[in-house]
Amino acid sequence: MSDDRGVGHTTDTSTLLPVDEYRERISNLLAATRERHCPLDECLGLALAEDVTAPIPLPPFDNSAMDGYAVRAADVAGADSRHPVTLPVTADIPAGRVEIPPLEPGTAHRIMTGARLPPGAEAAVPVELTDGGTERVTVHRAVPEGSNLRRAGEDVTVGQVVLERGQTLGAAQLGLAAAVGNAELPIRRPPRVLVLSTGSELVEPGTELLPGQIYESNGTMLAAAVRQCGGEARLLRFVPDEVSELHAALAPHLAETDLILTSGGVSAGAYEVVKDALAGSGVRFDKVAIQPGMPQGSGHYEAAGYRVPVVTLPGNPVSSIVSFEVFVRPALRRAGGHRETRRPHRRVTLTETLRSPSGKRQYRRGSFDPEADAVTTSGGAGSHLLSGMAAADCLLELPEESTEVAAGSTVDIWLLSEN
Ligand SMILES: Nc1nc2c(c(=O)[nH]1)N[C@H]1C(S)=C(S)[C@@H](COP(=O)(O)OP(=O)(O)OC[C@H]3O[C@@H](n4cnc5c(N)ncnc54)[C@H](O)[C@@H]3O)O[C@H]1N2
Ligand code: MOO
Repeated sequence: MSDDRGVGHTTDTSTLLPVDEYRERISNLLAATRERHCPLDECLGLALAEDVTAPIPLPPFDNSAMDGYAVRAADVAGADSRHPVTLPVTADIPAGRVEIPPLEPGTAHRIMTGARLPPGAEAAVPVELTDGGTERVTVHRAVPEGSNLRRAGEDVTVGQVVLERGQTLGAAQLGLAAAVGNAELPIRRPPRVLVLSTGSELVEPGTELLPGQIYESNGTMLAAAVRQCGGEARLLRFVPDEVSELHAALAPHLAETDLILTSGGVSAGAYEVVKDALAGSGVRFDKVAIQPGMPQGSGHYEAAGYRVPVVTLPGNPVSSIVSFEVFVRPALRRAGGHRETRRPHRRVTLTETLRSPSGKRQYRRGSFDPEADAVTTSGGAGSHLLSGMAAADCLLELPEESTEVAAGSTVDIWLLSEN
C-alpha cells in the first residue's frame, strides 16, 4: 500500500541507482543516427545535420512593401490634401514581373506588394493615399525617400548561416530553408523505436472489456511520445505474459530498430515477462531512485546476430511516461542529433505543500501559471493516476533529500508543452 507520497515503504533507498547516473547510462546506450538528405516536407521535428547558409539574399531584390505607386520622392514632396500632385502612370508592375522599365522623373509606376522596384524609384505611395488611377494618379500626401520599400538583403545576406546544425526544424525554420532555395535539407535520421507493451490483462481499445482486463494505453502513449521528440515509432501493441511470444514479436523487426522500448513486466511479480525474457541476456534490471518509475531495465537484446539497445519501462502508466521523459527522451534527442535534449526548466513558486519520499527524486505532475510564475499539482502522486498526467503541462522535480516541500517555496519544473 502506498502512502500519499506515492511510494511504498518496502524499498531500501540506499541500494537505488541515482537518477542522473541512470539517465547517462540510457543516453550512452544509443548511437547517433546517420545523416541524410530529406525533402523539406518530411523534415518537420528532425534535427539539422549541417549548418545551412544562404546562397541568395532575402529579400532577393528591392521591392515594394505596399500596393500603390513607385515614385521619386522629389516628385511628391509637396503633396497634401490641398495641393495634390498628379503624375502619369507609365508602367504596371505586378509581383513576379521580371523585366521592369526604369522610372523616369515626373512619372509613377503602379506597383504591387512584393513586386521588384523599378530603377530610379525612391519610395512607394500606398494606394490609399492616392485616387487609385491607372492612366494618371493623384497623390494626396508626400512620402519620404525610402518609404514602404524592402531592401535586398535586409533580412538575410548572402553566405549568412540561417539555420544551425543541431537545430530542431519547426515550421518557421522550414519556411526559411525554402525561402533561401533549399528543396531538401541535411538531417539526422530519426531514431527508430519499436514500442511493445506486455501484459495478459491488456485489451485493445475499442473492444469489449471483461472483468479484470484493462485497455492497453502505454503503447499508444509511448509511441506518441517517441514521435513528439523527433523519433520514428513502430507500435507492436502488446504481447501476453509469455516469454516465447515476446521473442517472436521482436524477431521480425530487429534489422530496422535502433531501440526496443517495452513497458510492464519488470517488477517483482510472478509473471514478469520482460524480466524473464531478457534478464541474463545483456539486459540489466535495476531500481532507480525515482518515483514514479523505480523498476527499470536496460541493455542490449541479442538475437539472430542482432544486438539492439533495449529499455524496459515499468508498466504503471504514469511511471512509464515519466520515466520516458526523464531517461529515454534525452537519449533519443541526442541520438537524433538535436542540440536541445532536455525540456525547458524553470524555477517557480509552489502553491501547496507536498510530501515526497526520502531518498527518491519525485516527479509530480503540474499546471504552470505563467502570470503568477507558480505551479499547482494536477492529481496525486500515484503512478496509476493518468488523468492528472493528461491534465499537466509540466513535471515538478522534488529532490531526493526532501520529504516535504512547503507552499511558497521554489521548485524546479520541466515544461512539457515546449521544445
Ligand atoms: N512487490 C513489489 N511490487 C511492485 C514493486 C516492487 O518493487 N515490489 N514495484 C511497483 C512499482 S514502483 C511499479 S512502477 C510497478 C511496475 O510493474 P511492472 O513494470 O512489472 O508492470 P506490470 O506489473 O506489468 O503493470 C503495472 C500496472 O500497470 C498496468 N499496465 C501495464 N502495462 C500497461 C499498458 N500497456 N497499458 C495500460 N496499463 C498497463 C498494469 O495493469 C498494472 O496495473 O510494480 C509495482 N509493484
Ligand atoms: O513508484 Mo512505481 O515506480 O509506481 O512507479
